[in-house]
Amino acid sequence: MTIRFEDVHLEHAGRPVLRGISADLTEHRIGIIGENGSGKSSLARTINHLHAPSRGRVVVDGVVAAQDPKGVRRKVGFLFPDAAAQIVMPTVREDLDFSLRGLGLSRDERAARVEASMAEQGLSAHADHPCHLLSSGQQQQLALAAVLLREPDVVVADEPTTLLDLRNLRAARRRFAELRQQLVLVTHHLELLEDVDRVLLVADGRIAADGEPAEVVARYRRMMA
Ligand SMILES: Nc1ncnc2c1ncn2[C@@H]1O[C@H](COP(=O)(O)OP(=O)(O)OP(=O)(O)O)[C@@H](O)[C@H]1O
Repeated sequence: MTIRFEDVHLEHAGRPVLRGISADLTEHRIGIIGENGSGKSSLARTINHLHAPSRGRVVVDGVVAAQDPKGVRRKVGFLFPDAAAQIVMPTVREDLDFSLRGLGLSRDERAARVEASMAEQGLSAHADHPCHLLSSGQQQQLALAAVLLREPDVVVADEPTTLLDLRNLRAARRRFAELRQQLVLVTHHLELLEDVDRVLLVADGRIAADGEPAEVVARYRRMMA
């Protein structure tokens, strides 16, 4: 799977936020780092066209995001920083079922997939629990399960571990490391980058460094010193 940024520019409220990003992401796991406000989330959100570039384009596996946002969103699952904001139904089972709507599956087929997903993600014991009573770690697990149920080729995760304690951070790290999907991970948790193949450092809307995780992280540390 190739995620291609072709000279991507983006403005928020008339202010440039991305200033010409070009890169081909082909590795299994890619990290995106950079200081607050540098444009990481904005860049991640162009991948499934949550933000429309003002210039340039994003192409995912040959599909131009601006021309076929639905097609791109079938390929790309997106995890937001606050998992709770991504949960739309009252209970775990209902929320997972909801994520399968619109795919043309029968009720029985949906139920079977939801049961399998809950078993796989260790959520079965919480099937009928109100989602808002789940811990942040469980909500993050649920949000990921909902995304994976739609069988995307790519998972874009925007600071998915921000709210997690150390134990849940480790569990999330394991889940991300085991993903068969291509992963684009925006994070301030630098230890998560030990598991990735390539890191992009974003600074002021541009790619300031791109390459081996250890080298790019060292550059970032120097930049922030
Ligand atoms: N919807 C919006 N409207 C106006 N400005 C925005 C909007 N979203 C983001 N921005 C601005 O764009 C810039 C880049 O924001 P972005 O969220 O992409 O940065 P980030 O690198 O992900 O930051 P952080 O590490 O704090 O999450 C910031 O200056 C931010 O204030």
